[in-house]
Amino acid sequence: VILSDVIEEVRQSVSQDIDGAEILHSLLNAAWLQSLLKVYECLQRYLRDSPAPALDYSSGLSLEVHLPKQFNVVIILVCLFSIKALLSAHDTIALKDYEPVLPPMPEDLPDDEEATRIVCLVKNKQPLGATIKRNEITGEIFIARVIHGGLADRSGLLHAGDRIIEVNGFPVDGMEPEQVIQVQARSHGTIMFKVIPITERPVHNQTMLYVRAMTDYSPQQDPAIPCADAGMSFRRGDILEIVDQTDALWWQAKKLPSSTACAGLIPSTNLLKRKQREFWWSQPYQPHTCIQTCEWLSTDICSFSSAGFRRSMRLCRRRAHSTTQPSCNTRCPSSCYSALNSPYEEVVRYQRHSEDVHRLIVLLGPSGVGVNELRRRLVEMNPNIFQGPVPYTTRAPRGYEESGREYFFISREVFENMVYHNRFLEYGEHKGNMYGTSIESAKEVLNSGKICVIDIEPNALQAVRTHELRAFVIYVKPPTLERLRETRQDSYITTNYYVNRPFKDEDFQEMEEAARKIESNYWQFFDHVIINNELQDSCVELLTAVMRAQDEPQWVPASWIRPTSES
Ligand SMILES: Nc1ncnc2c1ncn2[C@@H]1O[C@H](COP(=O)(O)OP(=O)(O)OP(=O)(O)O)[C@@H](O)[C@H]1O
Repeated sequence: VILSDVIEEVRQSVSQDIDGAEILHSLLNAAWLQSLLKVYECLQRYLRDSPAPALDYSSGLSLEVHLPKQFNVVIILVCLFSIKALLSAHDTIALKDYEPVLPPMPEDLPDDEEATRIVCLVKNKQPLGATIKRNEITGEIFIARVIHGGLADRSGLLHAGDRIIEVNGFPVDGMEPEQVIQVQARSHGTIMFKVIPITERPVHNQTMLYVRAMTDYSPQQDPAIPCADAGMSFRRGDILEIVDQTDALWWQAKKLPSSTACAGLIPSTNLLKRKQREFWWSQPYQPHTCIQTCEWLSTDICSFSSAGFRRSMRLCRRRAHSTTQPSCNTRCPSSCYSALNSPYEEVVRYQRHSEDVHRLIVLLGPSGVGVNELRRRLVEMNPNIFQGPVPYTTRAPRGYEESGREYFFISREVFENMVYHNRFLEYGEHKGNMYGTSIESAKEVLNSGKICVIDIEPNALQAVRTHELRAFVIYVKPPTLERLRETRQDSYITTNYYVNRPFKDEDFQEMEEAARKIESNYWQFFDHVIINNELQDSCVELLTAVMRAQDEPQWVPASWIRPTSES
């Protein structure tokens, strides 16, 4: 606990996210800690040997000290005073003459009198960091929970389950919790509680847990939260540090990077799942008040995407254009549903070792935003480092095409067999021919030591977020309509009907609408967001993000590092 508190303090003082393991390592190696441990060991040795004083009154010895006359008087005096002080300290310890002397226990104390504790806290601008509840039968007031890192918690004197008898001298038995809070709020400077401490405090056998929120939550709009002010709101994609899971329904957490020492209440996984289910069955058509359910709860995202975020099929883009909506399917692992239905995804800090294969770089965004342009520029910048996977197709090769370079040309039967065995990350049909990107193609690029860069439809996200590909997902977001109009003046769009025609205002509006849909469904899966404003800036940002993904610690699903049977 002390070490994690130290890490937290350091994290706050440098106000950035830091790796706990690194800090812990340097902390344990610190010279001052080693010295402290040595002191501790010495003390332990003395405790074991339990040394006894040679004399009860050693100060008397100083009277017997006779120093030679030739000694300087000042030195003699200083020596004598120091020796006297030392001997007197020795005697105090030998006689166990410690301060303060406590008054004797009153003799007429009734046998059934419970031990009470007076707790005095100095109020500052922070809230107390504790919630109270009333026993409806006895009217007694108890501390319901102590918020991690809050004033009450840091005092170490108040605990969940303690019974409050008085606040600032006012007996509180029988009061409504709101009245107790008013009494407490009236006090200035210090606040005094008289409490009967809980006899058996639950043992907190807790491991630190980090999760990625898969949904939005707002305590102010949740009527079920015990105390809305103690609640913590979060958005999908936020990384949360769960600091207390003692309560089955309400956990305590901090949002990372954390700017406050005090945690907030959030619903536990089970409670949040229950809320989502209840809400979904009772009001399927209304926007939720406290939890913004993602649309993935209602739709089967592994299934066929009919909305089509892109007009051109990514796999056969630009070369041929269909007058029909291209279909797109993704591989659907059996773990897909369970992974998605959890409101929190456990994450760990992961840093790729230099000898490991690179992480797969995945780009996605609404049609026309510039995903393909950015990917193309990245590969062109350094083809020795970046490469796209070679797709498969059932169409016949053209004169200049070579199998394994532009495409792998295979029969429809072989293609269907690959689909059957879930070997595609993404596949689709276009003008009667099948196109697909296989997992093996991506792995082949990664195994060659290069960085594989692909662009996908959002519904293929689950297929790339796996232990073996460890995808780093970059969302390419359109800028404002105004900026789109300004920056795309000389750019061309390819639609189902036209190849390379100038952008129109409807294209920008459609792009914004598609972006809104992608964001409301998939925001929690994005590791990085690039607003594609000026192309040159976006390229630089992309390159930086890609290199950081490979070389710097990132939050990844814990199942990638500790694979479960499902992943
Ligand atoms: N930041 C930008 N500024 C100006 N033009 C851009 C920018 N980004 C992309 N473009 C241009 O916009 C057009 C569409 O880009 P691109 O083909 O990459 O879109 P896309 O996201 O791949 O969409 P689709 O999948 O529908 O083809 C291209 O002509 C591209 O050069």
